[in-house]
Amino acid sequence: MSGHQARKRFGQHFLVDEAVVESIVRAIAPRPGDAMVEIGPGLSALTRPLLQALPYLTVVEIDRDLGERLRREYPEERLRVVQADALQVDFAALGEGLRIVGNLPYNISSPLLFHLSLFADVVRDQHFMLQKEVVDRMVALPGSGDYGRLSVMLQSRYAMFKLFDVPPEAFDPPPRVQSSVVRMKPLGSSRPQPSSQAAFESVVAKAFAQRRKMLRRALGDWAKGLDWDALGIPDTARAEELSVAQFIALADQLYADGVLRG
Ligand SMILES: C[S@@+](CC[C@H](N)C(=O)[O-])C[C@H]1O[C@@H](n2cnc3c(N)ncnc32)[C@H](O)[C@@H]1O
Repeated sequence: MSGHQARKRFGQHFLVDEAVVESIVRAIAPRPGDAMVEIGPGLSALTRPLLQALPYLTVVEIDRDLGERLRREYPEERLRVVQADALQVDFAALGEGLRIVGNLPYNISSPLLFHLSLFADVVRDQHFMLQKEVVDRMVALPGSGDYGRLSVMLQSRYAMFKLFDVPPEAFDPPPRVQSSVVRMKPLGSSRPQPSSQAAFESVVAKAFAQRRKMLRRALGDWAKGLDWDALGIPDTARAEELSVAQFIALADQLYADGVLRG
């Protein structure tokens, strides 16, 4: 394949189905003037059509060989190649109103989504191809088996829309799993926000560490002085039944009571 041996450690599965590429680019709807950043351009399956619509594009690629290949292929006035681990990149330094896209390496999808959430203020939207199972967890609603820490943390920051599924045959080499494309739009400053982000993260993590248990047991000592009635949460509730707003109320109460620190 174009003389490049796919590297497993970088989660390299290259898109080869042109119809899927077209669907993704149509969903992104690139417009000249967009501050677009592609994570993991690989062999340019998305990069090429994006550059047909955009005068300028920034890409972040960890693989040195692929980075050099892209530099040879496109002039620097059109393509800025940041050869780096996306998990270490300061996306705020890349611009404002960013539109971030990518067929992401599945082995780092959750840490990458959490890293990107730090920069949501400078992001207009994100379109990603991810493992279908991860997208299902991202968009899951309370009460569903897929609802968990990833759903709550990301839904507190983004509106998310699952767009379509993509079969393994669309890639070379094919991954072992189904994939899906998701759109993420950061919520504005009027979104419900916890008093302390750290307290919110701690309570969500602890609640879902034992998701089948009743929350008052899963939270252990933290739950001792809680007034469940005042919170409007039944004291028999399990983590998977709580909405994002209820998790925020719970974290705020524990923070106000001094049980959790910021
Ligand atoms: C699933 S492939 C997709 C390649 C290409 N966009 C396509 O659709 O055919 C993932 C790409 O992300 C790159 N990559 C993996 N880990 C990365 C990281 N931590 N930071 C930046 N790029 C990474 C890989 O080298 C690879 O090019």
